[in-house]
Amino acid sequence: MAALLPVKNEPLAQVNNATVSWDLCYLSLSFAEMAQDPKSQMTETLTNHKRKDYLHWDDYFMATSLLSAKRSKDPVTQVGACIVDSRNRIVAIGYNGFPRNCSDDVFPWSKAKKKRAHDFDPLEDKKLYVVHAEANAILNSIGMSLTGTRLYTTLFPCNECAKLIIQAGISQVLYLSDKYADKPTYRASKRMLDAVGVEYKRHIPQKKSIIIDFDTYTEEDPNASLGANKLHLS
Ligand SMILES: Nc1ccn([C@H]2C[C@H](O)[C@@H](COP(=O)(O)O)O2)c(=O)n1
Repeated sequence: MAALLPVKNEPLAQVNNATVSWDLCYLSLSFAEMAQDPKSQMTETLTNHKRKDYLHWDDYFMATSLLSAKRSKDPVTQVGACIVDSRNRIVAIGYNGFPRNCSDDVFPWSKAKKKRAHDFDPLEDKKLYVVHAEANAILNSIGMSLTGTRLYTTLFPCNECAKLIIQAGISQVLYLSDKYADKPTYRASKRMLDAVGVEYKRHIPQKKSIIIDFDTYTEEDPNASLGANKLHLS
């Protein structure tokens, strides 16, 4: 059984008739596959050749971003980002959330109500507090140079993140969804990226779905029922 996390009905992106959504059914990475589950290599012939359905780099990094987005507590939009160097090494990952030690249970996850509403409070708006996924990824890179790197993000970067992307020297942005494209902040973002020549393109997934199924992995393991604290050490 796959580990299903909260499902958001609205698709994240509609690409080549393939729906990329928050539903883990669509982002299902098989850990068994990654561990080269013997069941998936039924014959000698199969095991003698490299696997054909391995993840291609761009799908791998975008799936990593989607997995990271699953960490987000934002009830409306969960975003994940992943920064990769020219040797295809992941150098940083991030998702949208409040700054360290600003409690997820205290700060607001909603947007402030309309100004004319009697209970309007401008301070009760998540946008004042959330660190965007892209910004968190850049900050998580622990000071290493990001010059010439690629940033994979599940949602097109806003203007504030575009500034950081440019200043960090990131040269390419790959994204899945551009659902806020018409908003001034996103138009300003493109204006800046265009002005300085940071390339951006929508990622078209090669795989429709990737399954994460913890059970498949543990079912193969006769010691799975043993807790971590009961490991046999020799
Ligand atoms: N490129 C982006 C755009 C947005 N975010 C974050 C900021 C919020 O937590 C959420 C958007 O919420 P909504 O306006 O859809 O209710 O996504 C980000 O991290 N990166």
